[in-house]
Amino acid sequence: MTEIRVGVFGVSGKMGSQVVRAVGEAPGMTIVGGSDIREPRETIANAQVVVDFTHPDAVMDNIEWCLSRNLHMVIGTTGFTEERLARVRELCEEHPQVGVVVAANFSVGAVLMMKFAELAAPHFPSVEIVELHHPNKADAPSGTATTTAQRVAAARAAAGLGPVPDATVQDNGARGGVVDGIHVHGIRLQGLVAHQEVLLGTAGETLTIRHDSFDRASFMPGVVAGIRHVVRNPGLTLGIESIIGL
Ligand SMILES: NC(=O)C1=CN([C@@H]2O[C@H](COP(=O)(O)OP(=O)(O)OC[C@H]3O[C@@H](n4cnc5c(N)ncnc54)[C@H](OP(=O)(O)O)[C@@H]3O)[C@@H](O)[C@H]2O)C=CC1
Ligand SMILES: O=C(O)C1=N[C@H](C(=O)O)C[C@H](O)C1
Repeated sequence: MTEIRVGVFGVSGKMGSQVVRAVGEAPGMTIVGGSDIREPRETIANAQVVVDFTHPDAVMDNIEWCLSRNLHMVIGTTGFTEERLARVRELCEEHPQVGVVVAANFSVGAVLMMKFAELAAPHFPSVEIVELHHPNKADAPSGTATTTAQRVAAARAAAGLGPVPDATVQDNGARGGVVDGIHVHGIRLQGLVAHQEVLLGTAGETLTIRHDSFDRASFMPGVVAGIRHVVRNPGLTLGIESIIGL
């Protein structure tokens, strides 16, 4: 069997360097090149699958470059909006043989945390999200918190829940950001990697769902599964839920 040829955008970054190691250790795939912002992308033109862990400002241009060359992609870079996803869908339609995975979080624990939050959402009128990350992170709220809030909001709406109860009339920013009606609070602290709590409340009880990535190794099984997935599944796959059977 021929090995899947993998290239990495953001190869020297915190995630990119882990991807190089994980792909090197995974059977059936091999690294053929990588580039960072100041390096020519041509070093990875010979790849079949390109993994992108770069920067919200860089990822769309990388996607255009890869899809115009019919290269499959596994994308972990965050900062995706509906407009950005619409452009990725458009590109996938223009290149129907190409597979693309876009996932805000490749860790199995985080994917389960989002699923549990979605399951709990209809049963709790109150819900807020706290995401905690290392201080070098460019985007807030995190992609994971944004996705969680969107899924929780959709589950609440489907269950007929109204707005989250909140009497605040004077807010100098302490109530955080709001995604689809859900308050999201971002903490940036040295010593952290990637962590999230979903706090839910109803009469007389609360439920806290917490996930911690203490090491970026936590994202690697999901990335490797994504690489195997895109070579066999053309089109856009959002999140790794379907890939890992959730
Ligand atoms: N989906 C998931 O599971 C996860 C997603 N992420 C996301 O991945 C992204 C990267 O995170 P992280 O590795 O921590 O960040 P780092 O800053 O450590 O790494 C980013 C790397 O990308 C490089 N880079 C920037 N622009 C380009 C470009 N145009 N082409 C190629 N390389 C480029 C940077 O180079 P230079 O330093 O020279 O600027 C750097 O080496 C973030 O958006 C983060 O949110 C992170 C963890 C998990
Ligand atoms: O920047 C990070 O580190 C992470 N980014 C992703 C996000 O924005 O959700 C995934 C994880 O939280 C780590």
